[in-house]
Amino acid sequence: MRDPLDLTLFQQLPLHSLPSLHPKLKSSLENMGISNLFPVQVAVWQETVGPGKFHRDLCVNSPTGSGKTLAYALPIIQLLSTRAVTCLRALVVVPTRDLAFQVKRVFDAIASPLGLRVGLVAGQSSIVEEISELVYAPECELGISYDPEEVSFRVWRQLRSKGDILVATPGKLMDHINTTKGFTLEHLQYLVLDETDRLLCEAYQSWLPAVLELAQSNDDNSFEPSDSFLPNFIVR
Ligand SMILES: Nc1ncnc2c1ncn2[C@@H]1O[C@H](COP(=O)(O)OP(=O)(O)OP(=O)(O)O)[C@@H](O)[C@H]1O
Repeated sequence: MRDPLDLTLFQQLPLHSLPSLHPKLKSSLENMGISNLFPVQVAVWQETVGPGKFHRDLCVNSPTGSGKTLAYALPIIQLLSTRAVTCLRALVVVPTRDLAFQVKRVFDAIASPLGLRVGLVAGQSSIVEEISELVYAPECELGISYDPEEVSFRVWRQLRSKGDILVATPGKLMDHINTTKGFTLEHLQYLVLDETDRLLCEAYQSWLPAVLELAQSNDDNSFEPSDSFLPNFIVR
C-alpha cells in the first residue's frame, strides 16, 4: 500500500485547468453551478483519469460535505464515456435508500448528456418494476406481463442490461443477484462502497463477497480483455 495522500495539500481547481475533462461533463458541471473541483475531487481525478492513472483501489476519507460523491462519480463517468455497448460497468453500494436517491441524482446529472444510463435498486418500487428498469425483457416491451420465474431460455438469452451504472442498497442488490434473470455483474469495472463503515457493519447475506465473486467470475470479458482487475472506490 502506498503512503496516503494528504487532502489538505490539494487546492480547488477550475474546470478549465483539467484538459482531459470531457466537454459534455464540463457543461453538465457548469449547469450544476460548479466551476471548480473541490480538493478531494482534484485528488481523486488525478489518481484516476489524471497522471496517477487508475489501476488500483482507492480509499477516500474526507469530511462530510467535502464533495465525495462527485469525487468518484466524475472519473467513473469520464472513463465510461467511450463505451460502445450498454452493460453494467459501475456499481455504487450505499447503506440507505435516501443516500441511494441522492447519489443517483448526482450521477444522472452528469451521465445523461453522455448517453450513459443510471439505474437504482433501493426498494423505491416493486421488485417487478425494478427488474424492468434493470434488464431488457422482450415480453415486457410487447406489453405482455413479465414473470421473472417463467422466462424461457430463449428469452433469457436476449435479456441484457439497461444501465451502465447502478446505485443500490445491499439488501436490494442481493435480491436481484439471487432472483433476477439476466442481471449480471460480469462486466463490472468499478465498484464503489460509499459510507463503508456503515455498510460493513451489516452483513446482508454476505453481499460483499458475493459481489466480488460475481464481478470477477468472467474470464472472457469481451469489453476490456486486458482489465481483469476490479478497481474499487472505498469512501467514508
Ligand atoms: N465542486 C463543487 N463545487 C460546488 N459545490 C459542490 C462541488 N462538489 C460538490 N458540491 C456540493 O457540495 C455538497 C456536498 O457534496 P457531497 O454530498 O458529495 O459531499 P459528501 O462528502 O459526499 O458528504 P457526505 O459525507 O455527507 O455524503 C452537495 O450539495 C454538492 O452538490
